[in-house]
Amino acid sequence: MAGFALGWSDADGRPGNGDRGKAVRPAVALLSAEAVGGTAESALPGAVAVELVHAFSLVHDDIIDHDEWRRHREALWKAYGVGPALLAGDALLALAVGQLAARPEAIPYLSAALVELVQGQTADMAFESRPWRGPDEVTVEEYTDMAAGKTGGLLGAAAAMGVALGGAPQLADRLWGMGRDLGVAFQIVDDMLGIWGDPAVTGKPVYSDLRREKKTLPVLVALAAGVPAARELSALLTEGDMDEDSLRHAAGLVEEAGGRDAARCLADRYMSSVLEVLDRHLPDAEELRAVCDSVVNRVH
Ligand SMILES: CC(C)=CCC/C(C)=C/CC/C(C)=C/COP(=O)(O)OP(=O)(O)O
Repeated sequence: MAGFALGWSDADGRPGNGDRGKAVRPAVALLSAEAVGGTAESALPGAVAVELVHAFSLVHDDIIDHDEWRRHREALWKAYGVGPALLAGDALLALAVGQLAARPEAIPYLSAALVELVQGQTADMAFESRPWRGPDEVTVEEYTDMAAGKTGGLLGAAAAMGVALGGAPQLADRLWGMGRDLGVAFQIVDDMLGIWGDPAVTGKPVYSDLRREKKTLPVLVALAAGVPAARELSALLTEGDMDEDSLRHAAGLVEEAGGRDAARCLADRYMSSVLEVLDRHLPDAEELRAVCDSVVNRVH
């Protein structure tokens, strides 16, 4: 699949997330199949299924989080109402399952990914009502478990289905683990883009995670840093109800307390595990490697 390009620009070729998404998950599925000597076509049902489930999860997530913008456009619920958006999400899920009718051996991967997705999302939502600091604060380990489910489940399924449909089901477990690690790195970078990304490029507003008390990794590690900026950040967050200026100030404090660098470091550590698995099991998978690499080096 030489020259395969992710959807990194919109229909007019402008750089950015465009209105189509980056198609990382299907790319992982198709390239995983090719990496084991199969054809991209063999993994197509799996690739389409994971992207449809991803789309379903974004539609429902925007409803849950009241996020009004997605991919430079109004979120579906904002444009059409909550009821129609819920149902559209359900339809996307049904279409995903239908994709696997011709390859029923892939259904268990999709089903397991959905359970992980829902468990991760449930944990993420529960974290919002936990305090920023204190005995009940969210730990880095809890965060990485949540991210491995919420974001890693589908990436794991994409990679596992890719190798299984490509003819090497014996590698599926290894690749599933690789995908989960990739998901943690992906989610950490997502958290960083939510604070320091350019909304004109990401297609989403900045600071919405901070405003909603989402326990994102840069903030968690900044708060635990034990430096003056961390204490000031803790006081600001605990006070709550921040306006735009306080949110900008909080973002500066996260960076000053080392949250940005530490988040980057942890994302790189997870990427090293990803690359280790690829080196060991799929040493010639250069395009797959490049796609995985783009996950941590992206700006949208
Ligand atoms: C059950 C339920 C509602 C789960 C929600 C799970 C959820 C929304 C996880 C977030 C994953 C994530 C980083 C999305 C952005 O993907 P991306 O950057 O690949 O987006 P793109 O397709 O727009 O490029």
